[in-house]
Amino acid sequence: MESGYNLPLLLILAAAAAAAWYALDDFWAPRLSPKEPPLLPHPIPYIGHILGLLRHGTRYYEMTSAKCKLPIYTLNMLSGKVYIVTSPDLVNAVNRNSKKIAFNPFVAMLGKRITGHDEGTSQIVQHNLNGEHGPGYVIDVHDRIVASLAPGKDLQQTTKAMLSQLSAYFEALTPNAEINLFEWTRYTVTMCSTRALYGTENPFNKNTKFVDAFWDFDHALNLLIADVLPELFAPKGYRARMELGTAFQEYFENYIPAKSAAMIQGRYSENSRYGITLPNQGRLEVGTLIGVLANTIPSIFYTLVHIYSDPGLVSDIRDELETSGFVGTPEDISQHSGLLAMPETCPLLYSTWQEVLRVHALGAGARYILEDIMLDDTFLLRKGMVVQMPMAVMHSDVAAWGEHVEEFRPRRFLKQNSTIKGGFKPNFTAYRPFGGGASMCPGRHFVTLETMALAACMLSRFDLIPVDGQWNVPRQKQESLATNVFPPEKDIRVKIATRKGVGASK
Ligand code: HEM
Repeated sequence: MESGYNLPLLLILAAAAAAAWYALDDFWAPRLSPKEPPLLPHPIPYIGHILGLLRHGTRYYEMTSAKCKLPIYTLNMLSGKVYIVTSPDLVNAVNRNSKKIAFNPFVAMLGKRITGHDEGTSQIVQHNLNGEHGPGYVIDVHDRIVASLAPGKDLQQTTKAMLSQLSAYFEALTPNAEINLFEWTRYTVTMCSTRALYGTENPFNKNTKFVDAFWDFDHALNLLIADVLPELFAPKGYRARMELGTAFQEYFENYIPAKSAAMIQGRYSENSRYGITLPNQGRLEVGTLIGVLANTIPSIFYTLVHIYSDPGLVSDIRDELETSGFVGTPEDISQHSGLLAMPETCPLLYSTWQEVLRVHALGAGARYILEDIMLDDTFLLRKGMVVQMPMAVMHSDVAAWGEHVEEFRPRRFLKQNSTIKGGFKPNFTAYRPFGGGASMCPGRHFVTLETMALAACMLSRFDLIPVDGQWNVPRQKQESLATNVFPPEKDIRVKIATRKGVGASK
């Protein structure tokens, strides 16, 4: 029997719909003033772009942005306009205007849909959201998180706690055993990060079923954000969110601050000071876990894959780790007096990590415009509209990264590379894995250290051999609006082998 779809007809209908949408733009969206960024000048990609936007479709951004070569353009949606910024210079201008083009409204708008907290909590979150009348809940919590994860004593302690937890998982890796690398990373890092932050009384440690529950919740995020009968359209994610929220409520009912990391102590103290009830503290925590885990785990996975798939890189990074003393068990590495300086003392591993994020961080930073503003004295952006800054476009900009932009080049970020003849200086304005400006990811130092240290432990002791016989870097599958580093489409099965040579006995 023939397939039920008539592909050519579907394509014609889609093209007609795109053209009609484009033609009717002025009809249902507010007219553009001559000073506003131009409309995306391609009717056909328009539908794809909108679908892409809804699905965080980075490929659509890349395709259309490369084609129209506009530094900024307007997309008319039924609900208003979205200004897509693709030029690094204009992104800087957005960052400079963080009071008028703000991140916090998204915390408020999406936060309630993501965590399902109640109306009372929502009012606390909304109050003084942008610092109009002094500090407010979101600003105070943000400041506490930033302070607790900035390079210093608290960050060192949290990283050490994470590494101590890793030891048992490394001990369990026996020679010749086979593991699914992404599954292993997901489970290990979820367990170790949550123990490091929340202590051993946390829900994941009490019942490992919550590991799957968290990822069920994460997979359902787009439907939860859409908020149309989520219990019907995303039952698994909805149930997982509820169970996790209740489990974290119980955690906070018996909370002993000294057993948790500074970040959680800060959050709990601000939540309590602002009168957020324990059931709602439990729900908010489920949202915090997205920050802690969702981008971290795919990033660590891709770091291991890129390193182990390049024998020359494995050897050079091992030399670097030997020289700087970052070898041995997770416990050994956690005791290294220069732990916080690892990015400086292990420049090749750090450069590899930066390149992993350049290639694999494909999300789009979003901002809300609080009042009309002339961006860079050139483009009028209207109050109430949204700005999006797609990482995928900036991270693949030839002008910023050079002609080999499509290649994974682990040495791209090494300082000496930009000083040698023919070297290309990385353009950090076009580097956005952690966002930028006032809302730049406060977890960036922690995730950098945990990734580098985990990779160092693995390289110290083990070779990873793909069971298929060769390494293939898997494509990423698009995830939720809240994720920037999407997980792999498929896992890689690897065999664990004890490393030959220096450090193998550790
Ligand atoms: C590779 C891993 C990570 C990536 C790629 C990442 C990326 C981001 C991005 C793009 C933002 C939005 C910033 C903006 O638009 O300006 C953000 C915000 C945030 N991230 Fe991360 N992040 C990662 C890991 C972490 C970790 C490990 C934590 C916590 C331990 C964390 C905590 C947060 C928090 C709390 C915010 C909200 C900041 C605010 O309220 O202003 N992130 N992250």
